[in-house]
Amino acid sequence: MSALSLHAENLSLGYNGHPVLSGVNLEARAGEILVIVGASGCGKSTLLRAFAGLLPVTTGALRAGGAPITGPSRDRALIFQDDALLPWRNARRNVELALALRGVPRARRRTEALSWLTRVGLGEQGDRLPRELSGGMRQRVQLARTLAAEPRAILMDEPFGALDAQTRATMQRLLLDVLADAPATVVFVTHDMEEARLLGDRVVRLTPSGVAELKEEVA
Ligand SMILES: Nc1ncnc2c1ncn2[C@@H]1O[C@H](COP(=O)(O)OP(=O)(O)OP(=O)(O)O)[C@@H](O)[C@H]1O
Repeated sequence: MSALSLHAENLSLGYNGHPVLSGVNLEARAGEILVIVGASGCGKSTLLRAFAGLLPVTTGALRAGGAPITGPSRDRALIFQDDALLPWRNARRNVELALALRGVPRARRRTEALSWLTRVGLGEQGDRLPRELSGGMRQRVQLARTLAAEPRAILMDEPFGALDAQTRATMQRLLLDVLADAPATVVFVTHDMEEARLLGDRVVRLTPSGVAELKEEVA
């Protein structure tokens, strides 16, 4: 599956009549890592949720691969700070679910899930339930599950925020390695300029009314 471009055109969004974004234009080109930085509360998570198809668009348009976004899709995965693992499934079976949805035959799922968990440093923790894992471990399971699903676009909302520096560096490297094999478009929100510089093909700063390119500034 090829990477999916993402487009926001003159997008305005808000909650209960309170505007958050107004008239935002933004494009993530197919296969690039677009990093979004911006002040707390400026609407970064809101924009990602909109790309994920979780917020109704009232003004403007959102497109994925040129087609209007009308709701969630397996093509567009969202990873946010609070993990969304199924609490009654252990780590391995959470990853297996993504493989099942991708159509991987049952006989191969267990081994493949364990190999993903090993890549995020949790090869020994496959039998643990989410509540038996630390916050950072749950984030890594979530990353494994998302990458295993091979989405065409990945929306990442400070996915490595709760990790220690070394684990964070390992996960950044893993993300780049996986994308080299299975290209996807990534929209990555972070407050960490070092992370932005490392991961971003482009870095933009979001404000309520638009985006400014930053790559030159941070290079
Ligand atoms: N579900 C919601 N209902 C009402 N208001 C919300 C909701 N979610 C976010 N907001 C408001 O929308 C604005 C943008 O929030 P958002 O989470 O998108 O910002 P952000 O840029 O991701 O911030 P941060 O960097 O702190 O995570 C904030 O003023 C926030 O209070």
